[in-house]
Amino acid sequence: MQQCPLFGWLAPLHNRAGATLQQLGSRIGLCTEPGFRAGADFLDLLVSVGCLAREGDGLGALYRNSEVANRYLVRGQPEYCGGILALNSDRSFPMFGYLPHALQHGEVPPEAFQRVPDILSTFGSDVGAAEFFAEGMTGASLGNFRLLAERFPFSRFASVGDLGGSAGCLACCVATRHLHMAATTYDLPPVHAAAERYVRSQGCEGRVQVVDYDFFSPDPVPAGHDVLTYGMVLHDWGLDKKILLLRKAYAALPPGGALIAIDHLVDDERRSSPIQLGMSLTMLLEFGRENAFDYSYKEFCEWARQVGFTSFELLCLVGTAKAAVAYK
Ligand SMILES: C[S@@+](CC[C@H](N)C(=O)[O-])C[C@H]1O[C@@H](n2cnc3c(N)ncnc32)[C@H](O)[C@@H]1O
Repeated sequence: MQQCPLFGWLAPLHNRAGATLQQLGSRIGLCTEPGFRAGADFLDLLVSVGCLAREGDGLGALYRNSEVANRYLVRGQPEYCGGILALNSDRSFPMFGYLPHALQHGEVPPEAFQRVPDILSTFGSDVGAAEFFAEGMTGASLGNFRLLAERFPFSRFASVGDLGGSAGCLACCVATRHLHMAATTYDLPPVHAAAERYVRSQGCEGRVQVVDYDFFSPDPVPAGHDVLTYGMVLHDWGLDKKILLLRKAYAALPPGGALIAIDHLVDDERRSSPIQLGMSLTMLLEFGRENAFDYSYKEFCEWARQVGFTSFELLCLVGTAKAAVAYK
């Protein structure tokens, strides 16, 4: 659960004119011994990708955050998305070492879960890990949920329930953009406190409710919403559970109600989806025995029709992310 302190330390609120390699080295623990060039290589790599700006050359050069870094990589900023990078670094990158085994044997080896804690225990029991995960998800999803709030016709609806809503990012985006909408974010108890904090930080207290709900429990999805959403949730599960989640949402919606699934949808022909299929393999590794996978819009429509939905729509979000909408 390491957060890189570099961008936070260089943030404008500290009023630093910039820092040399030597100063940054002692601050964030980079080796700066004479002749060891990797510290400078690392910082200049960050200059090359636009995360740092550098004034001058050589040992006297001053490094500052770029505008992009100040906006997205300083923890505590409203659009901070570094959480997903920390999550990838802690979980997805080490898990990818087990991909060859998973592809050869059809399962993730048990030792993988000694190295990286099983995601289901992260969701279900460990509050610290669940909150770290929630910060990562907010970083990954904020841009998508803002676009969803703009592009989906919420003006025709009254109430959204976001299932597996984590810190409440989707509910807050919709409630902020559409003042007439009631919004509830549902997730497991370990995320509850983080969600209450996030909702307060977005000024949405009183407008967004945080409710504990296990979507695999025998209890029906709470009624009263004419829009239900699964943000990056369906791809976490195998086919049977995907269909169960669709069925439960269908049962809870009124006629004319909408179910929205946000995921990185694979193209229907499966010929041009490197990011989405990489995501699918990540889900396989993260969810182990669940046999989780990403899917296409065509598959979504087939499954949704099977449980009773009658019409469908696709909205583009950020990059490869899409919102697949099914109407009851
Ligand atoms: C991949 S995250 C997506 C979070 C959020 N929707 C987003 O896109 O940023 C999956 C979420 O599902 C939640 N979850 C997992 N199992 C659940 C269950 N049985 N009932 C309710 N939520 C669950 C997790 O706690 C987690 O917040």
